[in-house]
Amino acid sequence: MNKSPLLTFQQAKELILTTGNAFNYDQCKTVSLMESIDCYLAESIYSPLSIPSFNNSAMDGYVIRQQDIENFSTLPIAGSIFAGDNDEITWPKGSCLRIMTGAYVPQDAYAVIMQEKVTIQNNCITFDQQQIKKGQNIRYIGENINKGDKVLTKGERLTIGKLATLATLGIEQVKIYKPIKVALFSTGNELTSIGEDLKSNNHIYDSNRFTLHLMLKTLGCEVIDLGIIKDDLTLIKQTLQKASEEADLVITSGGVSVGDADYVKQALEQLGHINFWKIAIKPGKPFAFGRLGQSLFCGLPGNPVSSLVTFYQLVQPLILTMFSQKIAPNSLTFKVKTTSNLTKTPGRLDFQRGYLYSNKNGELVVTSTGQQGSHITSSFDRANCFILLEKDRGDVLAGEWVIVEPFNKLLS
Ligand SMILES: Nc1nc2c(c(=O)[nH]1)N[C@H]1C(S)=C(S)[C@@H](COP(=O)(O)OP(=O)(O)OC[C@H]3O[C@@H](n4cnc5c(N)ncnc54)[C@H](O)[C@@H]3O)O[C@H]1N2
Ligand code: MOO
Repeated sequence: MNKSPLLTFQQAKELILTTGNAFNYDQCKTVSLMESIDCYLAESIYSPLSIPSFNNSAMDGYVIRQQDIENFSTLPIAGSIFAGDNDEITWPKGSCLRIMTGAYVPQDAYAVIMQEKVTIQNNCITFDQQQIKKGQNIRYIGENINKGDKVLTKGERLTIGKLATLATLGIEQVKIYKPIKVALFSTGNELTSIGEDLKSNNHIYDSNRFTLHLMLKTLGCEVIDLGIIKDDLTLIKQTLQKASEEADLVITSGGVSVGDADYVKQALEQLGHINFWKIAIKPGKPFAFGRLGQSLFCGLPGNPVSSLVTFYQLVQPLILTMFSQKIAPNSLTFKVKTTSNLTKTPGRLDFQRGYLYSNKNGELVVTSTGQQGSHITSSFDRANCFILLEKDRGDVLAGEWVIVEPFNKLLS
């Protein structure tokens, strides 16, 4: 019997992050900003401009000088400045200027008074001197971003918010990573591809390959789908060999446990190198991580929930670090009370599926999505978070505190 020790989840994740960080993926291309949504930046971006690039007005109103408001509470309007105006306007002492939102603010301006705060009579404004503060309603140069500031870091995924900043800077093209190539196949004599008739009463649909393919695409990978491979050591080795020649990362589903037809670990041992094989987590105890030539390798367990959870918790951070993203070792979690009893056997860290919501008192609470077996895929249907139950913990009663990790956009 194999007695290899189980790694803790943190140990496994740290090893994965270190390996991903060291991968040095360098396949890049330059694309327009419009095409770059959801891609990973292949270079850090430093601002070519200060934003705002000139002092400008935040309001439609009147721009005034300090000495004028110390002496008068009524000022004549000497002219107007519109957004986009370039010419330095003549601004006599003892007057104000009408100014529009976004228009440049003259050098010696003290503040802009919004138009709702003044009364106008005979082309003069009257205002309350006490209410005016230095710099009020003026947006100063560099208040948002200074020229030369690092605005985005290599590896960041380009979201609409980040692209909005780049557009503000007038940047039209960015260098991004080309998709990482991931070869994917399922192992199992019992599997039929979705869309085909089940080959026998004892066959099941290869749902894992579909789910894994979809998650890989969502993470921005190019998927080389190698289909279903029978439980045969030679066939599995041949396919692994081919996969590692074509891909940066090879992912398999099934056949990583200790059954007589579980050949994936054996094949990896013969062709490459195993970093670790078993983790003290539930679901997902058998999870093989290693190398196949120049490619990295993840052997996911066949049970559908185990495959999905290990992809989310371990393969996802691996891929992000391969794209140079900086990943914190700890996920975003917080503590809430559970409204349901949770069954838990000490020995492994559980990633149960839960539904996080605000109760009628406005407190965040979590409830279980029901049965938590590794084959109960419906436990994901209503879930919006993982409930993390510590390794040595036993059963949990309703009302106790538990740690939750809300799903990121891969699962929500
Ligand atoms: N004696 C032991 N048996 C098992 C152990 C153990 O420690 N000792 N671990 C169990 C755990 S935990 C898991 S998880 C599974 C993982 O096993 P494998 O990775 O070898 O997966 P298979 O045996 O191939 O399949 C498990 C299960 O999942 C179904 N399956 C497989 N592939 C797919 C697919 N592509 N789509 C949908 N469903 C799939 C398969 O039919 C099995 O029912 O091992 C336990 N056993
Ligand atoms: O690790 Mo298995 O995934 O417990 O079913």
